[in-house]
Amino acid sequence: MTDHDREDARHREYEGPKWMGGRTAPGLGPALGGLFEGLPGTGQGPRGRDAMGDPSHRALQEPQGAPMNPVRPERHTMYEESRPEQHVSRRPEHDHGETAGHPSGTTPRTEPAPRPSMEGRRVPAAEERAEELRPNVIPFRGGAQPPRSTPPRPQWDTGASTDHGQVDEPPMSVRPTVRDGVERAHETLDPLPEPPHQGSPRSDEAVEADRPRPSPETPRSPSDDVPRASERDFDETERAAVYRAIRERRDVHAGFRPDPVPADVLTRVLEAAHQAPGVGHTQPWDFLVIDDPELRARVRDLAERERATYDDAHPDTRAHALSGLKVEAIAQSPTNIAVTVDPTRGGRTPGRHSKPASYSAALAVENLWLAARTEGLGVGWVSLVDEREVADALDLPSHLEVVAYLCVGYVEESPTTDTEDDGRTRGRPLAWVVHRDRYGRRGLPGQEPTTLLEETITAIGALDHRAVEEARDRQARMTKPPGSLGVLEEVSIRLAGLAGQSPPPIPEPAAVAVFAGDHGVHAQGVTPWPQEVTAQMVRNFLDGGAVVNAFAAQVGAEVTVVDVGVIEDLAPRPGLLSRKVARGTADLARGPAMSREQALHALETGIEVARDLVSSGARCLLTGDMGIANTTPSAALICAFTGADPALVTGRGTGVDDATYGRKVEVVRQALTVDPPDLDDPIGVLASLGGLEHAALTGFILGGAALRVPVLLDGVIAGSAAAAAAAISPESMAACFAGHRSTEPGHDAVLEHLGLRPLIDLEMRLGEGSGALLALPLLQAAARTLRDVATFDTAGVSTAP
Ligand SMILES: O=C(O)c1ccc[n+]([C@@H]2O[C@H](COP(=O)([O-])O)[C@@H](O)[C@H]2O)c1
Ligand SMILES: Cc1cc2nc[nH]c2cc1C
Repeated sequence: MTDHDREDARHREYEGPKWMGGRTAPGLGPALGGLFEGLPGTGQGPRGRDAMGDPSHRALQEPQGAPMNPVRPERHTMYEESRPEQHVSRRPEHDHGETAGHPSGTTPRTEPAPRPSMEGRRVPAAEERAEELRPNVIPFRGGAQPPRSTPPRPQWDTGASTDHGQVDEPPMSVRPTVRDGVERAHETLDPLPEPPHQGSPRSDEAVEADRPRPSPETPRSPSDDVPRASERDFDETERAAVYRAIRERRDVHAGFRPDPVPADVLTRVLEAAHQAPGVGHTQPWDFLVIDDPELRARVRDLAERERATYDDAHPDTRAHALSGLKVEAIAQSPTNIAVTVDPTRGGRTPGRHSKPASYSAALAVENLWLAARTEGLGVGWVSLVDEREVADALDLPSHLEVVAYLCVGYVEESPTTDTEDDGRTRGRPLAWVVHRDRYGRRGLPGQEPTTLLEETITAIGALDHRAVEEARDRQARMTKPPGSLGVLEEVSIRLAGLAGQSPPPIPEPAAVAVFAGDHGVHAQGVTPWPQEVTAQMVRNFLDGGAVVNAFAAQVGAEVTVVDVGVIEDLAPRPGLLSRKVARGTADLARGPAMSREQALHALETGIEVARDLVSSGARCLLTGDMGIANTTPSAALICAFTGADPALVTGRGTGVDDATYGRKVEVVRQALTVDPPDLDDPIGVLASLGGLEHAALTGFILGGAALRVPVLLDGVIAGSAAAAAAAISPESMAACFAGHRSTEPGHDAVLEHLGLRPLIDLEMRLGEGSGALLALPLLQAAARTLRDVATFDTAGVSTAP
């Protein structure tokens, strides 16, 4: 058996999480082709050096005689060529040599749970994946890649230095796993075609070209080969027309023309609605056609009031701009139709209780919508109204409910024009929502099922080389001395490479996801704060009373809190995603913090959150965290992934005294000794040492990178999760920007390891996403320079001789 065979066999053993149904075929291509309309272009390998790496920032060194990482003693040499002062001077108060023992008798010890088996369950290296994926992958920005032809560089490196001209060496601390991906990032790919944008009208050919293709093994549809059985079958043209109507249905916000809809046309449309399926053929709907301008004005006033209330609660959101258009459409369109439901119609029809009558009425709405499309009519569903108020305004009998209030009419543009949104929301691709046999086993019919994690890893690609070059060229021609924007120039160039276009889109709107979890290691006395503060702070976030809320409001970001592991039950609230994987982790000093299944579950939860936020419009993802005691697992993860000694990367977290600090260092050391992490198995490392929020943040980073959306990292917790993400997919770092430098020493170490330079350094150590939020305007300003700043040529400004 060759090494490759062994790797292959191990790869095949990789299983999906049990909750998702256990074993899944590994390394299978995601059916993502053509599904990410509106996303920036395909990635291509970057060239060059650690552009974000400031040599002074990267310099870290263990002090002479400092204890070595028990897990990876060879890593001791990692910092030897770096500058000696930094760790020491930044943390003079920490006596790294003096460590206290564990608190005795503070918690009853339970038997350590067995460590998850790490043998044979690693995520395969990308080259292996690329090899295996090739036949199944529908290309999506850099799945499989050709062999490298240029020397290794960090792939998130855009190829320039901040000091303009000198070429730095790659950071000393880039671990081999990171470098492996770096190498791939330099490989040259043929540029893939720019994916079509969902926000603009698309030709039939484009839509057709976009459609996922069946793999060669996919059985052909019987209708492809078999002659029509009877005249009742659809021929190809008819089929195409039906699919076209479905595909081109749009929720029209604006542009209605005042000319009336002819009676015969409207009747046909209503007839189609009336043919909708209904439970027990109850036909529980009625259609109130409203031509009376006064009545429509009344409904418009109601909608306007709702909109004002919504806007107060959601300033600066996408819906803000859209809702205004819809309100105006109520009066602008020649006809409104209220689709109502009578829940009592049909008597005691079987199935009525399990399937409310409103389901049937919603199907009638869809029929109406499709028929309208074929008649060349636009339809807009006014959802921002209180349906009970509309029922009152329309003087409906009290047993009727309003299911939909629709604006109907001819529109200025063809209804194929996508006015469904402002071009920012992305529909969820089909591949995201199709599961096979068991929830979580993903794959379109005819494709081999895969896991969300595999699908995500495969989708992560390198920076787009052409966009990087274009951005670099423009930065050099902009009306400023070259290099005068310092680090921001490289930020802008990397944003362009990530987006696949220069200038890149401004990374807004932004969304911060605060992942919350509790930690078994709290029992070791590593933090002065009681564990219940995690849940209390989550409630504070949801009440809008925390620092994250204040900073998010300041920079116009949305806050989402994700409970992945809080011990307490948290009542459902707007803004809270209840995704509890477990009630806290186990004590990592005594055994694995999580099972592999829990780690995978949390990882995939993070990916899902990234997908949800991006598909609902976010164009920049910010990491946030909340978890009393979580700086301890953060330090342990950083030790594992960077090879640093616990005494150098363990910090004082929320603020611990010397005795607690010493204990914390020993807890980290013990965690690393109990079961030395296998660095070939980053998920195993996460399970062994991490927290549920760490695993979810890792998934969140991977998810953002797969969607080519910038991920702005917060402090040390995010940094440790990013180290895990880099170990799983080194290319994911191309999407990551370090928002700030936390005072936790481990944060420095991990940023150094990842080759990321923090945008701000305000001696903060709060977490919650606070540092990332403060850095957001810098990221946005960097992108804006490429878009807004004139060049010497266009502005008529002389260049230096
Ligand atoms: O983000 C950071 O760098 C950071 C540094 C120190 C503390 N924190 C926050 O403080 C909490 C963990 O601190 P500790 O001392 O309980 O481990 C947790 O909720 C983190 O969000 C966060
Ligand atoms: C009050 C408090 C707020 C926090 N926010 C993030 N971590 C935190 C820890 C504490 C203790």
